[in-house]
Amino acid sequence: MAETSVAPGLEGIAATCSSISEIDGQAGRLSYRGYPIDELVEHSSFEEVALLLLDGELPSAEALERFDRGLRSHRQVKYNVREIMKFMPVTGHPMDMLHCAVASLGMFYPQQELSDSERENVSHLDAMAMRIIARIPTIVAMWEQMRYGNDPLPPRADLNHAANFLYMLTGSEPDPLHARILDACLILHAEHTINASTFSVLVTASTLTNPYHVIAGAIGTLAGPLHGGANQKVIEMLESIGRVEKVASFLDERLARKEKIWGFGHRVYKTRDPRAVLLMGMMQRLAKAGNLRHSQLFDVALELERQASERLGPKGIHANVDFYSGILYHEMGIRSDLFTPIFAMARSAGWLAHWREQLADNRIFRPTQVYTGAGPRHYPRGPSRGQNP
Ligand SMILES: CC(=O)SCCNC(=O)CCNC(=O)[C@H](O)C(C)(C)COP(=O)(O)OP(=O)(O)OC[C@H]1O[C@@H](n2cnc3c(N)ncnc32)[C@H](O)[C@@H]1OP(=O)(O)O
Ligand SMILES: O=C([O-])CC(=O)C(=O)O
Repeated sequence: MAETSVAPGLEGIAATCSSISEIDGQAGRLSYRGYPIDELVEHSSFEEVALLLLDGELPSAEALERFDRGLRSHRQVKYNVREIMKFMPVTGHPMDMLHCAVASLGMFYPQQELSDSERENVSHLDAMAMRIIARIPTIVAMWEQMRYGNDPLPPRADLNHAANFLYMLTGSEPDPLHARILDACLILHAEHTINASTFSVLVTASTLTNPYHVIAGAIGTLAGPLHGGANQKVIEMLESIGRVEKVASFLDERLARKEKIWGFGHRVYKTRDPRAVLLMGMMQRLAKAGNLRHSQLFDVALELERQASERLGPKGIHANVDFYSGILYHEMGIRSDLFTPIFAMARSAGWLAHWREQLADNRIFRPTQVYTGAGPRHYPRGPSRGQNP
């Protein structure tokens, strides 16, 4: 019998072909549909990038206007979803809430399976994707209001995706600079080839189940601290360090215990994650404008990155996207347990692009295993076993 080998964590194994994004992990480069992310951050918007990811090309002005209008008109969630959320414990993590709420959407738009004709109907798939991208921010912001005993705020159709989210979250029209920074963060988090949550999208999608299951599964996968959940861990770590002078001893102790530094390391990047560079630049711009409320925390982050890179850099371990994103959200007054839900808001665009790509050339995922259990044996019989009641 041919021997089957196992690649732990599937490192280096290509699970699919994709034309959505590309990473050069040695050079620290990332592009969506061929466009470098720094250019997209500078010149585009989350709405345009979402459509680029879904359709493959930058949209015409009319197509973007149509998509944007569609997103704005799909922001409201059904009253019954809110009723379901009322029964969720306010102490629960917002990622758990989001997982349940997104899965529940499937009950209001029944679509247990996708028929052949539906899979070929691009506008049908577009409508489902738009509904999900539009509603995730509403659900997150609703939860923030509801868990503190407030009535959720209705979305504002005159604000773009990022600004409307900040408005629903806080109840006041956001500082335009904050809205622009959030828009840039959403672009940077929108897609990243076959990471763990996107792989879960492929697996779930390949069964032809509905997209709400697909996205709920991805949300659950993103929540883990080795993946999207690391952004919350980073801010908790920085707060626990507290002062620049304590960085060295923190690193000594943590590395001696062989514990990981949150927001460091990546399976693909062996240099600084290009998104970390851009996010750090945004913090520096805020600092230069004299707009930083938490400059001490930013100083701790800069010093931690400097010292950790000195020690871990030779092993190819550098800051990743989760290292600076949380400090930016913190600066905007956003609570730390919402950082990963914001990641999910952005990544929903990439997930749905992969969902559509998978459906266009689908085969169910069904890998194999190397069995390491017991050999054939018989069920023992005796006075205390093997007696069917
Ligand atoms: C959006 C995202 O998902 S980005 C990643 C967010 N996650 C984090 O920031 C959590 C911290 N980082 C990590 O846990 C890892 O670097 C991961 C999960 C991102 C990548 O994991 P893998 O590619 O499987 O690398 P793995 O965990 O095997 O690490 C390889 C080596 O680097 C070390 N290493 C990896 N990351 C770190 C880190 N953050 N701090 C210290 N050491 C690290 C490991 O201890 C291991 O060392 P060893 O060879 O001496 O045993
Ligand atoms: O690519 C990965 O392994 C993790 C991820 O999603 C990201 O970095 O955005």
